[in-house]
Amino acid sequence: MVNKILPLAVQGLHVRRQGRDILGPLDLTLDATGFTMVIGPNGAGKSTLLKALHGVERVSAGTLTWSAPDDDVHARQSFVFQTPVMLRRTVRENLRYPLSLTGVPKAQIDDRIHHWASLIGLTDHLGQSALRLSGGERQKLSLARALITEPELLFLDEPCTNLDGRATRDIEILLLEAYAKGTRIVMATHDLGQARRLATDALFLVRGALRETGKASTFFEHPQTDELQAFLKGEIVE
Ligand SMILES: Nc1ncnc2c1ncn2[C@@H]1O[C@H](COP(=O)(O)OP(=O)(O)OP(=O)(O)O)[C@@H](O)[C@H]1O
Repeated sequence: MVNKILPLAVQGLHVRRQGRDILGPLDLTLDATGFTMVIGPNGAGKSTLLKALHGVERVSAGTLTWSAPDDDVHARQSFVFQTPVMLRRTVRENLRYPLSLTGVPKAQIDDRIHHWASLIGLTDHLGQSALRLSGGERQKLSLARALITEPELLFLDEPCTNLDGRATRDIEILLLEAYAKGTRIVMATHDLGQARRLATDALFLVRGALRETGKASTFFEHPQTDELQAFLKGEIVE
């Protein structure tokens, strides 16, 4: 896949709520390729950063300069939330919905639905209400809905928080496959093991500030700041 909406240059991104600085001001660049993990303590601003980049968080200041026109930018990225939001319809209709929004040719729709249902092990559940799925199945469906349109960029906000080891592993496999096919991934996690397993590079946020960034090997093995060293050791950083 050739990514066209990236790189993204972020300058002076700042989110204030109720007189409090929640995020930034910060600068960063999202390169065209990579699997970026966003880590940091509770309330550091990880979700806010992802949502601001995705364009669903009101920002107080700053500019996001994408490499393509706005319409393409919105159509070419997806977001997976911590708690999956399902349509009150069948698994099939949940998979069909994003395809209907992005103008995928009708002839391809059924093939794509079956392909993704098979990848997430839900072929036998296509006619079943999505609301009857288990937590792990819902999150896999949520991920399939995000990937079925073949986005260039995928954001995920703690997608495995409520899942057991098996469902987490299934999700990680799907993510690594998407990454291998060229999808750019930016994901927040609380799970340092997961961050180490998946990251090509990482961002460390504390109190809304970007404290450290780098390639995974340096970031995890040779952290530069005292705060990241402490955080990686499992110490409490606030
Ligand atoms: N709409 C809002 N109004 C006021 N404060 C908010 C709002 N949204 C988020 N916050 C605060 O902003 C800070 C950053 O929140 P955010 O959810 O981005 O952090 P996080 O790093 O994702 O946290 P967690 O790891 O707990 O999910 C928190 O202190 C949160 O309480």
